[in-house]
Amino acid sequence: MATNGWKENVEETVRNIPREVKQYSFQTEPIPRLKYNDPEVEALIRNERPVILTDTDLVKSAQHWNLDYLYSNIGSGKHTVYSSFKNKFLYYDDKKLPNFPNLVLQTNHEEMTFQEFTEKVRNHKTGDKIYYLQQALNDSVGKSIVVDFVKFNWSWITEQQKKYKWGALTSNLLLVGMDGVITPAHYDEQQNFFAQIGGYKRFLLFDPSMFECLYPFPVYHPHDRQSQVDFDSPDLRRFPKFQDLRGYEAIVGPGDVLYLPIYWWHQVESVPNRGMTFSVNFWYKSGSDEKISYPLKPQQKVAMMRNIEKMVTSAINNHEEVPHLMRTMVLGRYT
Ligand SMILES: O=C(O)C(=O)C[C@H](CCCc1ccccc1)C(=O)O
Ligand SMILES: [Zn+2]
Repeated sequence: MATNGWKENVEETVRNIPREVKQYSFQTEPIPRLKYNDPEVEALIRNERPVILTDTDLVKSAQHWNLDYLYSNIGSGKHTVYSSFKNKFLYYDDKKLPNFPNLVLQTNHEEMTFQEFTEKVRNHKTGDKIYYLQQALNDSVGKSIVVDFVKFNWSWITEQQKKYKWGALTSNLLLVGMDGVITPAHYDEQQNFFAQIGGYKRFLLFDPSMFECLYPFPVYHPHDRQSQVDFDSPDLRRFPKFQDLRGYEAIVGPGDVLYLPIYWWHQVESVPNRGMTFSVNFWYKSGSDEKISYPLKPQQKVAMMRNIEKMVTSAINNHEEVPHLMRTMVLGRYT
């Protein structure tokens, strides 16, 4: 089990890990890693470009979080735990499942106490399901966790929220993953400061303009916002533009905070053989753009395409008719 203190040399480890992680078919460039008060940081965040910030102390009050500490202090409440026989945890929206009764899900989720989760992790043997706890932090947790949470560096992150005119903080997702869990490529519709508390995670990031190379599921699909492409064996007949994909990459370790801009695609891998990972993300609604400027940014085009898909789906009132209507509208006409 990798220790998750701030004591170990994170810089050294994140420099050496790249050799240990899976190589894919696409090229990546490094995500900049800067001290939180580096003069370059403001321009990167203002331009919605990803950056890893060190020394923010954002979640320093949680640096002692590990399985034992949470087992003893998080309380007896239930938490959402995803399980999978493989290492990929493709997220799905429960509310859209009724549209797809035959959809085969790679993962399913169940509610269990942290103690039950810990037992499953501790008794895990090769070939067993692996588990990934993903639970929004709320007031049902034990009071020492509340104390740690209250001691997060709220003055710094609230200063960022104001400086960049972001909307409200919507949630903090506590993520406790077993060795090697992978969250496949997807985008979120919120600004995100992703804080790493314990263990190491590899991030693959892709600019919103890579939408056409990543072929997301339709908006009405349970896997909305997730890429249809299997990065380990891409079907280039169905997804030819995947060959044009280019991305960014970085490893985050204990104490690191990744600014993950809204609409940026990302895949998250708990680095194999380095123990469990503990993270907390900070999701913010984006600010309401004062004025539209032209040409539109890729993010704005993604938002527009989502609105068109939603409007067509609700107007035609049957998601099975949407593909035909879309093809009729585009094929042979907008080519
Ligand atoms: O913080 C983020 O945005 C991440 O993607 C972190 C990711 C888990 C997120 C799970 C998830 C995926 C899609 C929709 C809602 C929740 C990880 O760290 O494995
Ligand atoms: Zn995400």
